[in-house]
Amino acid sequence: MSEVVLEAVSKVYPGGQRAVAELSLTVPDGEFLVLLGPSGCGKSTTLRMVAGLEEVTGGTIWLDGRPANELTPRERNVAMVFQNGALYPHRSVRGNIGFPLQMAKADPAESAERVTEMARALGLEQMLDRLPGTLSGGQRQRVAMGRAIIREPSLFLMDEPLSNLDAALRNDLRLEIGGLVRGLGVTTLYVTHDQVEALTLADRIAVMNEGFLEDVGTPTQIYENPATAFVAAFLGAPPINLLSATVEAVAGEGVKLHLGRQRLVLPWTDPRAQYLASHHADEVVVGIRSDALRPTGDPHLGAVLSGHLRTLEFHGHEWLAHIDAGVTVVDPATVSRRREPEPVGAVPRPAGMAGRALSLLRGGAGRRVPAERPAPHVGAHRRAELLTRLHSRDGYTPGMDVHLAVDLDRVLVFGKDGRRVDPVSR
Ligand SMILES: Nc1ncnc2c1ncn2[C@@H]1O[C@H](COP(=O)(O)OP(=O)(O)OP(=O)(O)O)[C@@H](O)[C@H]1O
Repeated sequence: MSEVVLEAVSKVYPGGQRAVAELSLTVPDGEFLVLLGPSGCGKSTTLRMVAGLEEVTGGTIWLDGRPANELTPRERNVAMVFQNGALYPHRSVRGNIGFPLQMAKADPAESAERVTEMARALGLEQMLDRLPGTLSGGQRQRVAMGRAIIREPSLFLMDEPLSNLDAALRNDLRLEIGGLVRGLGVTTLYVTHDQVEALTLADRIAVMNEGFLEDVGTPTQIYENPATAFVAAFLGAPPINLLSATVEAVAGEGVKLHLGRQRLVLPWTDPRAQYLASHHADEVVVGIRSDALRPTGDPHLGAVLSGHLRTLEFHGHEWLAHIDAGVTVVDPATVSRRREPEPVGAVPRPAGMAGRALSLLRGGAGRRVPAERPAPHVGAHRRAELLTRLHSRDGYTPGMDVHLAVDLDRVLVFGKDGRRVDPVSR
């Protein structure tokens, strides 16, 4: 059992490459934490620093309350599983799984029993006497997992253990890993760039981008209530619709989000309206997940975005509709580029915001929203369509007008820096 604390941990490689930037994170005892992010964001470096395989160049790693920067890997009692769980080629499955027990000079009879038990749990009992060279990739990875688990370490570190397996095997093994590790209750740091793995396995997900921690929270928090546009865009398939909008706070009416010629209105009773008021006349990025859009027959009832159906894509269990709504779509890669490290969950200055909102309610903020919208500046713009899902294509033909009811409660608004306009608390 182990608690892991990363306190402003940084890594700059000898060539000057900054891989991790002031990463602060607490992983409580027994938690399954997934480090998620695109290739090169610093996940593996973070894991390797926790394992003691990579020197920490800034900050402190604490393991169970002890500063661990100077501890050797052996002193940390961690077990690590990599993409290609390297096995001893001349030892059988039994020999590989039992190797850590042999090293620890455990009682042979008891060891044999534990190896058999572990092999059974991993579906390997039929192949205990086979050599690694005769096993499939998935079987080899199971053996590597068994060898890591049997030591009963205080901490599991797993670096993309499933990435070299085919999709079906990945699904099976993912379920097994989840079950096994949870059953043992050992603190686990698991690196992946696969959002499905992260969402299904994690107690909490820490999302990294260019060495920075973007957000950390439960899978539901990260999906439904992401702290940044990057996180919103990184999770979810199809990807979230990120749209350029201009804010207009109007006394008596609420906050209007102008999206091209269309608009969504948040009433003043909406908690987000108070925060948005301080962005009056600013450009923001509105995030709407495809599942927060639902076709409706009535374009005048409630919050609705309308457009022309450009194309329908068949995805087996559903259709993906691309709808040209005359709304500018934002490329998340450009809106979310990090500038300064900032504590996750930091609340955007509430001071003065209520005052500004009130002044707007009383008669305006002194800046008017131009009637002609300026060219959008937040992020670069890529797609020209809204994406939504349909259960069936019945009744839909490309070119027709489509109206989408927007679940306003699920609309996310991000500022120029890619962070949420309204505070995200965890
Ligand atoms: N030994 C090294 N020397 C110099 N730079 C390195 C070294 N190892 C990694 N880097 C750089 O540090 C950054 C983070 O790499 P890291 O492997 O931690 O990312 P990652 O998120 O795990 O990526 P992937 O998913 O592709 O493995 C990258 O820009 C990488 O090129």
